[in-house]
Amino acid sequence: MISVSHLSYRYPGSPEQTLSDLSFAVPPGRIYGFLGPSGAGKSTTQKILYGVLKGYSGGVKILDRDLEHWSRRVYEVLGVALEFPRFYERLSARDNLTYYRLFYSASADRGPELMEYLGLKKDMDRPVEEFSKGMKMRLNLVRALQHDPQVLFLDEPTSGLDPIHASAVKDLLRREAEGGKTVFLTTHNMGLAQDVCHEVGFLVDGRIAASAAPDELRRRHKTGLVRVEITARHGENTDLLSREFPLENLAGNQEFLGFLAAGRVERIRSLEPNLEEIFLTTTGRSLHESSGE
Ligand SMILES: Nc1ncnc2c1ncn2[C@@H]1O[C@H](COP(=O)(O)OP(=O)(O)OP(=O)(O)O)[C@@H](O)[C@H]1O
Repeated sequence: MISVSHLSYRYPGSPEQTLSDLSFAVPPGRIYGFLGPSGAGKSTTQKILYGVLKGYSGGVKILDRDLEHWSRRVYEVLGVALEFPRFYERLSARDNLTYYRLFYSASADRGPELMEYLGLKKDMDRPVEEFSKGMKMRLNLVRALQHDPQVLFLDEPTSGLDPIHASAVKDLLRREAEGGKTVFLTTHNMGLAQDVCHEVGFLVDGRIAASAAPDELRRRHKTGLVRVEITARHGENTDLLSREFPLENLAGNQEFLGFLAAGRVERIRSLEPNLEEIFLTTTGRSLHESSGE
């Protein structure tokens, strides 16, 4: 469980608040995605939550205990995977994992199981300097999870992965959540958020502009329109025609029925905005800009 109430933070010397009055909770078994453009404050929030940035105001609880009341033992229950992992490059993956496991008193060793799950079993004894970026990203996840922590902080966990390995990572995250883990991830990747997050928070300029389940956000922003595409013959030529109609009373809409009869129906789909479009509508900002642009 992660619980954040009225969290605010300003970097020393900075003229503006970096984070303003953030409140949210992530119960066990849930994946919360923090989405926002570059500079919005995602990494700053994560650094506070996993205890490396102090001097914030407001409350942060990890597993029902105030972060300020935790000793360094908090790291026993946290797993952190940053976007640009560093390893001992000349050592093998196995030796890296063994070394990092020495920091924890937990007897759990999920390293071999996770290496196999993420397709790295055969690379266990290769030096990490021979790993591709995607392999390092997967090894990074193994390192974060090998001591079987209850709470996971992940930064862009599918960055640099091909679709097959990205899918394996998404399956792993779902599986960890189903097993009771609390997962907090930051990303610009709307596909990842849509696929794995139970709830997303839109962060802009250090404030949460909206927070809800992705499907709930899509329902709230649905257009109520259906787009129909037909191909119709025009003498020698075939034209692709597309029109939009209100979903309401569709079956009694004579224009809609006439359009269907005017050619061969190629596609009918309801127009629901994707998370990226909802982010833009809700915040007036693109996820791919930098803060302040
Ligand atoms: N050590 C620091 N000292 C002063 N300001 C900082 C520091 N680190 C970050 N900032 C500022 O705080 C704001 C939030 O930065 P942060 O790294 O949390 O954004 P982010 O959403 O994680 O961005 P990205 O997606 O690019 O990682 C930015 O304006 C950044 O310039």
